[in-house]
Amino acid sequence: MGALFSKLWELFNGKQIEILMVGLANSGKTTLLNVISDNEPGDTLPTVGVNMRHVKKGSVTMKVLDLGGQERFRNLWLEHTKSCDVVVFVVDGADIDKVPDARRELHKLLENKGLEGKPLLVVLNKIDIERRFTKDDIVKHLNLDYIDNNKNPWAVIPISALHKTNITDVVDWLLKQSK
Ligand SMILES: Nc1nc2c(ncn2[C@@H]2O[C@H](COP(=O)(O)OP(=O)(O)OP(=O)(O)O)[C@@H](O)[C@H]2O)c(=O)[nH]1
Ligand SMILES: [Mg+2]
Repeated sequence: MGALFSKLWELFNGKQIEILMVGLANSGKTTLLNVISDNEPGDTLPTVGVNMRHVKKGSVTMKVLDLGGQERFRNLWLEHTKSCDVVVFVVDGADIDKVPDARRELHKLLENKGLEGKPLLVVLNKIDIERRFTKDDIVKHLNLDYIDNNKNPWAVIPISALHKTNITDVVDWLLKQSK
């Protein structure tokens, strides 16, 4: 009955995918959400708690939970692991000194049982800045090769949220996860 109901719901309303978007403060999460949603980066302030938006792309509704990255909000990240379908972890590729911190937070998050089997997208943001990590650097410095691909199939997409570079790659990846 539950399965039939959700099939009917899908038929009339399309699919919904819940996206948990986390990462250190200032990495560009809200800017990325603004671009995905409104095609404009906008002016952002540090997110306090949760910024939740529904973004419709074709027949898919993305429910995006963009969480504050400051230390005092990181407990909130864990509260949403069970209900989400995918995790987007945004990292500031130009803030090299903070990458060890990002690595620690990412792996702590992945220890959560609620995330088992869920896909992970690491968004390497701020590629418009010259002195920054490359995709290979970030795989190495975030220890991504240590993530069990069966437990969390992962991918990395380099972007600039501010300059709207490679945003369609992010959206396409997210839509693929809803199938
Ligand atoms: N150069 C550059 N700056 C960016 C980029 N994306 C975001 N920023 C800037 O980074 C700053 C922080 O962006 P936010 O989107 O507010 O960061 P956040 O991750 O939501 O931060 P919290 O809400 O505090 O966790 C802002 O000044 C943005 O304009 C980018 O691709 N390139
Ligand atoms: Mg924010």
